[in-house]
Amino acid sequence: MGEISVLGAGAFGTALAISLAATGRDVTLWARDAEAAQVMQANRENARRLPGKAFPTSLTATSDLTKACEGRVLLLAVPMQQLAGFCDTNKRLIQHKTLVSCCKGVDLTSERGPLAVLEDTVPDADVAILSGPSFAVDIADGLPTALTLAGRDQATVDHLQTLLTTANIRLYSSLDPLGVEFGGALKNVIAIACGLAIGAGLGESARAALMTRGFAEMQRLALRLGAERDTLAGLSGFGDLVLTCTSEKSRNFSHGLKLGRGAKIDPTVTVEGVATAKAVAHLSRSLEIDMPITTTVTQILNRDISISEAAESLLSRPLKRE
Ligand SMILES: NC(=O)C1=CN([C@@H]2O[C@H](COP(=O)(O)OP(=O)(O)OC[C@H]3O[C@@H](n4cnc5c(N)ncnc54)[C@H](O)[C@@H]3O)[C@@H](O)[C@H]2O)C=CC1
Ligand SMILES: O=C(CO)COP(=O)(O)O
Repeated sequence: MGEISVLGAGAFGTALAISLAATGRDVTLWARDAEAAQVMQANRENARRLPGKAFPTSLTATSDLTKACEGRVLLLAVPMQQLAGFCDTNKRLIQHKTLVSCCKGVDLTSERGPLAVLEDTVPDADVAILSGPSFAVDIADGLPTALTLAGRDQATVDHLQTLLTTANIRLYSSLDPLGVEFGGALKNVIAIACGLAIGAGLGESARAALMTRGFAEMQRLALRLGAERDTLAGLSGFGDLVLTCTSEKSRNFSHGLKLGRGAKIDPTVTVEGVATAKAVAHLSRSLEIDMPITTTVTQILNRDISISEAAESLLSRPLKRE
């Protein structure tokens, strides 16, 4: 087993493992399902989540978590709402390791981001977060991407920045993990809002307004929680907001788009913004922070209001300075 393992063989975990292994290093990709791991290892492909993207020879897929956790650096690529439970269940195996969260979301139970969840559940680990604009399929195709690697400890961040940079993933470092985790989480909710607007035929001008005013409310919450303004303006905030709100490759944007068009939703698709909207709407209420777009998305997802009622309500808010 090599130094790096990716835990969670979904689209993103698989793409990261492919890019890292393409550098020639041994990389382990752990899937919880034994049969899925065997088939991936034999066919050299994750046909379910990332079809047609061949595994480099130095990538090993396994369902043996003990073996996968022999690596010193573990990238956690499970859905956000599974992260706390996964870490808690497997604490013994992952403690004292360097854990890098690859999740984008806010935990519904604790209303905390992925780095805080790791710190709470595995206090003996070194922790960091990887976030920024990148579709799994782009990474797996070897297309250029730039992401942010953030942590609290300079030495850990420096080490991971070098270790996890690949031929097509350029990493910038940050010592503001809170800004990075909240940028990555909050943009998903705004992407749902943009999908809803486009799907319901409200137009591209409405999308630009939602992105800009959405960015304002992302900053309002993140800065109040202690994030730095520059981080929100960086890859993991503004950068990912732009990508996710403008591409049908985004599951969050597409989720909104489908709802806006009245189309059928596939419940098996990971759409992080749904639970995050709920968590953030609650958090913003308790902190008395005005987040009208996030709150409206939650109301639409709960079917409390229609999209036209939502548009009407956002447009008729009291006029204010930008
Ligand atoms: N797909 C993408 O382009 C990107 C995804 N991300 C983030 O990566 C995280 C994971 O997303 P994807 O890989 O895209 O999702 P996915 O839906 O493709 O895969 C999730 C994987 O996690 C596994 N899983 C679920 N619960 C688990 C548990 N309790 N224990 C172990 N494995 C479990 C599933 O079996 C599945 O293989 C999300 O937070 C997402 O926001 C970040 C950047 C890009
Ligand atoms: O985070 C992403 C791109 O940076 C992926 O977005 P989705 O989860 O909406 O597909």
